[in-house]
Amino acid sequence: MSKEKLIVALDVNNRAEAMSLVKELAGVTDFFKVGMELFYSEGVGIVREIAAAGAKVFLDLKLHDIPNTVGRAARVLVRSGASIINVHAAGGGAMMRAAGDSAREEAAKLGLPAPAVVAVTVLTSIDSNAFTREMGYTGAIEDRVRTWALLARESGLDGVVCSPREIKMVRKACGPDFKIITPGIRPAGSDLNDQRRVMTPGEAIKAGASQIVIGRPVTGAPDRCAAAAAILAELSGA
Ligand SMILES: O=c1ccn([C@@H]2O[C@H](COP(=O)(O)O)[C@@H](O)[C@H]2O)c(=O)[nH]1
Repeated sequence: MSKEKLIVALDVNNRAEAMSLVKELAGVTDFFKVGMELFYSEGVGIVREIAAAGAKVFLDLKLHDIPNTVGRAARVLVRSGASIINVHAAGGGAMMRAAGDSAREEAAKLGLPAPAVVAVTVLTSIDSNAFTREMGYTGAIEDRVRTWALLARESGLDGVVCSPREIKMVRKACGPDFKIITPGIRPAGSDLNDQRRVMTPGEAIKAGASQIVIGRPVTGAPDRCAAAAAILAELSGA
């Protein structure tokens, strides 16, 4: 099982902690997620530093704005060296197309590898109660995820971020080459924290996830290397 199936979320607010995690986990995994907390604190330098250390970065900034703004931001993010960037599917087809087209154009212009551009569908922290009563959506979460996944594919994006519960459905709707990246992963018996639509690492890979994202169950473990290694072992057995 490829080490790249596991992406560890570096949800910390400073360079020293982030790089210490990257070094500590180097033998186990070499794919890390930089989210808003670390990026807003350290800027693009941290993405470049992780890449320079030989690891890959999923830059999880969830862009969501008008197409022109998102397209221009995507161009800038190409220069960070991130392997994956993302937008919110709720921004619509034109916005997703602007992100994907701009990232590819900019990468070609600069002679850099183009990052995969994926769309976040319904956040894994949302349950059906919040989805309908608080957010006002009608219908099931699964239907919304399917609609947005198909729109992302039509808009030229490489894949989606969704909960593991929707993996099988998205795989069937969008085909074998579409990237399905799933947070909301919890090893059996671990704390859900604020996650609501979850599965275990093995279940998610068995269902057809391209990659899984895990933060606190690894970064909050007493032995972080052992926690990550146990997850990879579970993936190999799935
Ligand atoms: O729907 C989503 C989209 C992104 N995330 C991010 O993934 C990690 C999960 O961390 P855990 O500690 O394993 O819960 C976190 O960085 C989120 O920002 C998500 O959870 N759900």
